[in-house]
Amino acid sequence: MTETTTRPPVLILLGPPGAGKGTQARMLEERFGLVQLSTGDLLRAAVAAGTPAGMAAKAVMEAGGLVSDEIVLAILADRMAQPDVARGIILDGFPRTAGQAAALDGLLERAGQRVTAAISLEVDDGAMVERVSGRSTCAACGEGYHDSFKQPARAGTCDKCGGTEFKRRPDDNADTVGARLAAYHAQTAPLIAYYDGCGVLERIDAMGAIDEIASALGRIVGRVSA
Ligand SMILES: Nc1ncnc2c1ncn2[C@@H]1O[C@H](COP(=O)(O)OP(=O)(O)O)[C@@H](O)[C@H]1O
Repeated sequence: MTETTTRPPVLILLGPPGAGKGTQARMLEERFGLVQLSTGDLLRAAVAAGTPAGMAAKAVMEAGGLVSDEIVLAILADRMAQPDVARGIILDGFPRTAGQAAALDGLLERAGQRVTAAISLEVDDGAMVERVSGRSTCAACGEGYHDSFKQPARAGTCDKCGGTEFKRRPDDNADTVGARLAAYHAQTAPLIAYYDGCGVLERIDAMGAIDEIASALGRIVGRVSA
């Protein structure tokens, strides 16, 4: 008899700022019961809580640079030590450097796991500047981005909680987006070739409608976690 052990999937979403990683990760979380781990969210929480890591990260984030691997890895390792990650994870915004990718491989290997799939959300840089400069989150529930980039003049309500006030991330402005895109191309885009070499890369066109991208992603996740 062959013993089959199903391992919880470890999925990575790769893509520049504004590619929709957060939106799609939240949708996958709901649909597949996975846990979204966003280093951006973890860092923003550390900044808001005023922890030493948050205080060190704040200025770098506001300038659109990358926070040091040391800080990011410490924050991520803490989060990965929590029991809910046993359901399987979607990493959103991590890894972003070759050092982080190597550290993740080591962390997973010690837990008897490996990356199940790294999914590259492929988009145009020009559209990203527009999207990111126009997006905002609900001030009441803080949930996600309410696609305000699709309707920038909308004074509407939050589709999750009905809130009517929206706030913008301090790093979502045209000046900083350029720096974030440059950091992405210099340090993160090379990971696409790295995961291709590992045999786990999947690419999807992420310029279309949110639901179409979610369906394409859902098909990949269903296949790789079967
Ligand atoms: N893995 C990471 N390594 C280094 N810095 C990170 C990492 N994740 C997030 N950050 C910091 O947080 C900022 C916001 O990241 P994130 O929320 O993923 O947004 P986006 O993908 O839209 O840029 C980044 O510009 C960077 O300063």
